Amino acid sequence: MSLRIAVPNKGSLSQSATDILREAGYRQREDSKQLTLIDTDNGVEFFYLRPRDIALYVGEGTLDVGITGRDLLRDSGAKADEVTGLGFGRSRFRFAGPLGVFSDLSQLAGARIATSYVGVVRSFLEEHGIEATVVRLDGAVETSIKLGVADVIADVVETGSTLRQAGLEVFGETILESEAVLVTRGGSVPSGFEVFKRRIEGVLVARSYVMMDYDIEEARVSAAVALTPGIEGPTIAPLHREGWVAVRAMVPRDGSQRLMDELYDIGARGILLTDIHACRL
Ligand SMILES: Nc1ncnc2c1ncn2[C@@H]1O[C@H](COP(=O)(O)OP(=O)(O)OP(=O)(O)O)[C@@H](O)[C@H]1O
Ligand SMILES: O=P(O)(O)OC[C@H]1O[C@H](OP(=O)(O)OP(=O)(O)O)[C@H](O)[C@@H]1O
Ligand SMILES: [Mg+2]
Repeated sequence: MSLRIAVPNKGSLSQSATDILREAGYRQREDSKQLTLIDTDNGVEFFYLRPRDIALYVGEGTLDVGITGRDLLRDSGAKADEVTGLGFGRSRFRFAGPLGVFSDLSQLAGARIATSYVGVVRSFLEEHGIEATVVRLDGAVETSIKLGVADVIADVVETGSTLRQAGLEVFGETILESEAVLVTRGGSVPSGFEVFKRRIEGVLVARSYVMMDYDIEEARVSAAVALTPGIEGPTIAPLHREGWVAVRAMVPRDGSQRLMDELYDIGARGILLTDIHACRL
């Protein structure tokens, strides 16, 4: 039987989710109205669903794996577990109010809080012993204060530009740091999942590492290798030029330019960076 995977059909996570699946070698829909897709070659079936509903399908065991937001997973209360963060759809879930009015969580007592994430907000209030009224809205919650249905909002913040436009500012601690996550049903590992997970993790590593090549005098190799230790250890091959070697190692993408400067300073030449398309470590 094929592995059944839930993928966001719309919204902020949808495009990045299908991108990561494509990069991992899976077929993806070409038409945004398509509801399901069977990838026979890879033994998987994709179901394009509302991201908010995905944790429920996986928690019930109807589907084996899902891609959703950590905030949506928490909010659902479904019996699905986060397996790994996927590094996209990053946001913070925050309280916000009119400029200069709120500065402290204690001011939430007795307030009306508008949100689309009632589950997340209620459990936060409970944990902090705060009594407040939660107003459930479907979206555009930033406007609810001006329209008089709430005093405060709790919502997803990415760049903060929606808040700024509404004349609001965040206050209090961050309720939740979110990103897209891979979820499965608590306690069970569906057959075929290990291969799927390895492929996705391969894409994540390929995105966060680059391949570095350079030439260096043999006498300086140990200093250079200390800077680029690689995963198992760098490949070192003789160069046709007497006393020189070629070094190849995976290095983290972040800081790779600085690393090139440092290598140059200790005598490395012909330093090249190349993208990695996929990998299995
Ligand atoms: N501006 C944003 N930046 C990053 N992630 C976001 C942003 N807005 C929503 N998300 C994330 O997307 C998920 C919500 O999915 P949803 O389909 O509601 O996305 P949406 O972009 O809000 O869609 P909709 O257009 O239906 O409101 C959550 O995990 C949330 O953290
Ligand atoms: O901090 P920013 O970069 O401005 O992004 C945050 C906004 O993005 C989402 O809204 P969305 O576009 O999904 O509309 P919605 O409120 O109707 O869900 C979210 O609900 C915030 O309103
Ligand atoms: Mg939204």
